[in-house]
Amino acid sequence: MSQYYPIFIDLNALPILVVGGGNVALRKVQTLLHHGSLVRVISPRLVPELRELIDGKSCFWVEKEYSSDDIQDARLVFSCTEIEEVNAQVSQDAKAHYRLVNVVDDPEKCSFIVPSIMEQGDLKIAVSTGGSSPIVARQVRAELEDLYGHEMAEYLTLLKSWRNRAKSDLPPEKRSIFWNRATDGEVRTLIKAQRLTEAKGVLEKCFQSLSD
Ligand SMILES: C[C@@]1(CC(=O)O)c2cc3[nH]c(cc4nc(cc5[nH]c(cc(n2)[C@H]1CCC(=O)O)[C@@](C)(CC(=O)O)[C@@H]5CCC(=O)O)C(CC(=O)O)=C4CCC(=O)O)c(CCC(=O)O)c3CC(=O)O
Ligand SMILES: NC(=O)C1=CN([C@@H]2O[C@H](COP(=O)(O)OP(=O)(O)OC[C@H]3O[C@@H](n4cnc5c(N)ncnc54)[C@H](O)[C@@H]3O)[C@@H](O)[C@H]2O)C=CC1
Repeated sequence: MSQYYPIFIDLNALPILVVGGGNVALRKVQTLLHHGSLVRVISPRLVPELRELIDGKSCFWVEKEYSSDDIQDARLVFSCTEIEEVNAQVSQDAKAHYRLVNVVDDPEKCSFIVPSIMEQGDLKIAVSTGGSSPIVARQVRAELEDLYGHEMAEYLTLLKSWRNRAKSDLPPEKRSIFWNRATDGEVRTLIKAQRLTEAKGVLEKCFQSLSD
């Protein structure tokens, strides 16, 4: 059996609880805000960079120690304190309320773990080592960042701009010919060489030949 099932969740406006205000909490909050969630941070202290993220709109700070009734409406819970007993309590409370919980000091108490993420436009790759070595997850992410540069974002934007047109104007068998041509390497190579107009021309020409 493979332990962790990867999914991409839409966190837009989803209430999230983060317990703790150190550097590890900071890293989790930065990623959560980048993905549009509503974050409530409970901690007696915050590192300065985390304090700067508190805006009273999408990120709130409750200046106190955690207690069991703090779970409230949180859909995901992150326990990021340095105190094992507190993290264990948060995990137990979250699980009692059937909420998904991440505990930064103990994978055993997690119902999910956080991957290392690389993003280039619509391409998002999440890397996990299942907790074996977070540093290796970070290194693999850096290798992927070298492999997939900015052209990937432009390439995907171009392909996306064709999705509705291909779907509505081409029958399924021609659609598959179109997408195979669009992704056979030439368009991506042209975009990488900053020849966007020619790349667009390849798609237009292919579409026209299939529409005839
Ligand atoms: C299980 C997991 C739970 C979770 O947090 O979800 C977990 C657990 C632990 N991490 C520890 C340490 C470090 N973690 C990092 C970094 C990251 N850790 C992340 C995820 C995860 N860490 C989950 C598994 C991910 C996987 O491998 O699949 C990343 C990917 C994502 C993120 O946190 O955003 C992010 C890199 C982001 C990026 O740069 O891309 C660094 C390096 C650094 O700080 O740069 C160190 C120090 C070096 C070291 O110790 O290896 C310790 C020991 C603490 C101690 O010794 O006290 C534990 C607890 C334990 O293992 O028991
Ligand atoms: N999963 C990961 O990615 C990593 C996990 N770790 C683990 O994460 C833990 C936290 O690391 P740091 O953020 O560097 O520690 P830190 O000591 O800087 O921060 C801990 C925070 O928890 C808060 N806190 C303490 N008791 C609390 C309570 N009862 N209620 C609410 N908040 C409370 C503190 O005020 C502080 O803001 C470490 O002990 C380590 O085991 C460390 C590195 C990476």
